[in-house]
Amino acid sequence: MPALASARYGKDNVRVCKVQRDEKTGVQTVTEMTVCCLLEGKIETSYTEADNSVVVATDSIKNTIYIKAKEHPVNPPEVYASHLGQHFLDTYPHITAAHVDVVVHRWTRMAIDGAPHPHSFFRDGQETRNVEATVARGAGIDLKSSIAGLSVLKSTGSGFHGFVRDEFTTLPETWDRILSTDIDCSWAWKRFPDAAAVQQGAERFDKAWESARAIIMKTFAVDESASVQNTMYKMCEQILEAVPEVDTAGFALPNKHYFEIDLSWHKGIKNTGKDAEVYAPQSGPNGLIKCEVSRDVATLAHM
Ligand SMILES: O=c1[nH]c(=O)c2[nH]c(=O)[nH]c2[nH]1
Repeated sequence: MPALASARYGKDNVRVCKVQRDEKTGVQTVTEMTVCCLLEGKIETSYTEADNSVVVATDSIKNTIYIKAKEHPVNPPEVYASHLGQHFLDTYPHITAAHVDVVVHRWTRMAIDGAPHPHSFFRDGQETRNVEATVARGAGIDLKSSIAGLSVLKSTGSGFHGFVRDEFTTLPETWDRILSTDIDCSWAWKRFPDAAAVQQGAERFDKAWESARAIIMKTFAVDESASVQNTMYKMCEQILEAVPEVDTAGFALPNKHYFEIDLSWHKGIKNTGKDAEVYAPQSGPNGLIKCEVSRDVATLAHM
């Protein structure tokens, strides 16, 4: 006899743009987000018995995303996501959890003739600032903040040697290679009791994002990288140190390979090892290296 083992539903890919206008200075601020909001609760009968009386329509969920963006600040996204999720628990007794994912896209203020422009912006990369909020009845609010899509590359200061060599190995050891990845770094906050607690001291979220971003950039640049694994671990250690209210920090990093090209077939040109200048960027396959670092050791979870 089949039984519903798990169920959640809602609206995905809700695009929202909020313009905040400072009437005194004339300076405007733009926040563009993509929101996903999924609900859980006593909704089984909508699946098993065609009972729509338990369904808050996904269209209404979309409307609520807009209304809450109007009623509350959307910055930092952690606060907006918490208010939005909390709303569904406060309003519908049969809803037991709301899962809100917010992706904030970059609109960076233009500098015109050396001065910040009051209402013009440009997209300076695919990097996003994200939050995943889980608001659960009786369990408070769990927040995971992240940076994604920040593409970085260093042209030296990275090697990879000493790895397993056996009959499956063709990769040569290297003491100098290009290292490139798209940063996906997340940090999970200690649980908050409710949306008011998230709101109180909300500056913590921008500070953590700024610290994490600075640590990632600096460590990527200055570390004499032995491997993606070791460099990401060093970043996690520093993020945990910089942000005491965070329980875990983690990464999922593609290793975007840049292969050396042997051009010796053409007039004996030297283009490998210390003579390498022209490389072939690979679109795939790529390595994918993940980790999560917590404050006190526990068991290594298999991800
Ligand atoms: O930093 C790296 N870690 C690996 O696990 C790995 N494997 C590989 O082929 N190249 C690399 N580089």
